[in-house]
Amino acid sequence: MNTNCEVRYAASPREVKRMDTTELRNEFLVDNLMVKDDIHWVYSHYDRYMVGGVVPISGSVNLETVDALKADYFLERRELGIINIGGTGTILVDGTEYVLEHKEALYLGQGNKAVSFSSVSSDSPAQFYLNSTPAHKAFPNKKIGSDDVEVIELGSPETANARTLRKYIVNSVVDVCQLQMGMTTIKPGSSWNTMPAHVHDRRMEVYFYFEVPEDQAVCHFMGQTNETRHIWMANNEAVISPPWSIHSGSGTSSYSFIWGMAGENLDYGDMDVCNTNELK
Ligand SMILES: O=C(O)C(=O)C[C@H](O)C(=O)CO
Ligand SMILES: [Zn+2]
Repeated sequence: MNTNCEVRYAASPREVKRMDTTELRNEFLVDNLMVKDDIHWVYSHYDRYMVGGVVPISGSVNLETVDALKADYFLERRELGIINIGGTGTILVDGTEYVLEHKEALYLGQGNKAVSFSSVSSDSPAQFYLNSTPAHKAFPNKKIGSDDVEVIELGSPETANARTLRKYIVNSVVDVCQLQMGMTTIKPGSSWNTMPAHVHDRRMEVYFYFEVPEDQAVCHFMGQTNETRHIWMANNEAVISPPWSIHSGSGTSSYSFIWGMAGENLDYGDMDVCNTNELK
């Protein structure tokens, strides 16, 4: 069993403007997240956000600290959000077991020491998507089931952006220091997420695209409104969105994604909406 962590530094709009496709992908695309029995982390210097994943198959996988944290244990100064996109899984947290069904979530506050991930069946393993941010206060752990989630419907078929947004880890559902996480599913026939696009210079964001059929893809848009770039994304890939960037996408089929963010405030609605006809 292996834990590894790749550190990515923050880039400014000036640098990103000059990047070619490979540089852009190396900087922002995060793949290899859902790997059997391994935890692969990317530590972004945008708000020190960590994005990871684990698929426990051979046995349980422990949440281990990584050198980038210089901490005795992973959650010494951090909080963690977990969303299961696979089969039923269990998470053992300092002796308390939480069972997460498909599309259920768990918030773990600062200070939990021993955390391990397991699947109930290796034939249908859990796939835990992980986001973590620095925390300065220990809030209680909380499981977020489908009844706890706040659901909103957005967009319309006429503008090809009809979608259902589910807020899992937001401050009206669970007490958090700065982490926010949720899930958005595009309705059949629609393709656009987060359109009209927005920017929130006070928070960075990470998108994790899943439920993308094997032969399909999502084109993720990023950049300043007058200088956009795109990154083609496959199933189970994530993309880091700098605070100065739009984050929107259009798929060749319907798809879902998990959004996670952190930064200056906990106000989900704090976003500056861009005029679609002004995007360049
Ligand atoms: O489809 C959407 O719109 C979203 O899911 C938007 C994200 O939640 C977001 O960008 C929050 O800032
Ligand atoms: Zn956003």
